[in-house]
Amino acid sequence: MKPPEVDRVAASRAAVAARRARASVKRAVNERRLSAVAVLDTALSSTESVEATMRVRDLLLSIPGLGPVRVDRVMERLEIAASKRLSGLGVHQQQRLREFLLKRAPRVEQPEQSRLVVLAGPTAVGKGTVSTYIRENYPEVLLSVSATTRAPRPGEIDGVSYYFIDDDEFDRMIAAGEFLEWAVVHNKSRYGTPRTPIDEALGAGRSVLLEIDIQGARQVKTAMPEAMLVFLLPPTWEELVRRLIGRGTESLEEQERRLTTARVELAAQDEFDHRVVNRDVRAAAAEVVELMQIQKAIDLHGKE
Ligand SMILES: Nc1nc2c(ncn2[C@@H]2O[C@H](COP(=O)(O)OP(=O)(O)O)[C@@H](O)[C@H]2O)c(=O)[nH]1
Ligand SMILES: Nc1ncnc2c1ncn2[C@@H]1O[C@H](COP(=O)(O)OP(=O)(O)O)[C@@H](O)[C@H]1O
Repeated sequence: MKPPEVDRVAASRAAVAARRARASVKRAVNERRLSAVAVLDTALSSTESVEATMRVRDLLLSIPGLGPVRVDRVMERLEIAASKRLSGLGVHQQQRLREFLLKRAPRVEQPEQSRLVVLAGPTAVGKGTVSTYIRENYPEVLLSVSATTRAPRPGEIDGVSYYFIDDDEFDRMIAAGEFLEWAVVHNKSRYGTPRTPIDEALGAGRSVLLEIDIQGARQVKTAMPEAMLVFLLPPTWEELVRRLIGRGTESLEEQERRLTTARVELAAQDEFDHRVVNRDVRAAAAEVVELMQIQKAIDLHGKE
């Protein structure tokens, strides 16, 4: 029998391969939708063109994944008659059709080239410890520094652990669109991921690790579907409670509040792409980095 780690790595590889296949299908659909927009533009700019005589229905049917039933429903929603040709569309119909084609098209990017990894999990599971280990031992990975309205704990350094800011500054950053995501965590303080350092690092081909809560992980997945979500698990519930109490940084009331959130968060683990059990910090960190490297190897292969 194979040891469980081998199975886990094989399962991770299979999951990455499946994601890559899905990304490739998505790209094909994306290309088809964008070329449908090009057909629409040609039809509208020249009534003499072949495109002008094309029916809207046929244009929509040319998009993979849109069968006759869905096309009819879409056309009803866009308020376009079944027999309508592209050249006969009114201004608002053109606008609605264009919006439909563009909005439904995933962004033009190569999902498998991104190396944005989100590490989430319940309080005190060891997210901070594992991320710090990665920052110190794998300098090629950028660990994003979040902004928060919570007060610093003893030993935390502004600009390294977090950017400790007040509510007014947090409001300003939201209004200026400076966060990739933000959330109120443990019903108390606000935490947010500054967008610019991440864009810059990804642009330069570096891997980026976000250590954020589950609400934030969901927001990142929506904004950047190519992000890989990793859920860090405690070996047992009792060990999680022991780590929280052992850390000794929260009052009893705060510990209770965090454990209540932790139960809800553990229930969300299936939404994640991978799960890593934090028995040993070094091994857990290596497993997260291994997941990035599997991703990286596939990226390189994909580029050939
Ligand atoms: N959404 C979001 N969550 C964050 C961010 N930064 C930290 N968090 C999460 O906020 C929670 C509270 O963090 P912290 O106050 O350091 O205490 P912890 O629960 O003991 O780790 C943790 O679940 C972090 O993962 C962020 O930028 N965005
Ligand atoms: N693998 C591990 N084994 C034992 N203790 C751990 C492990 N990982 C983290 N801890 C301890 O658990 C406590 C919570 O870890 P921390 O990184 O602060 O969690 P989180 O950031 O998830 O809230 C800390 O006291 C830390 O030293």
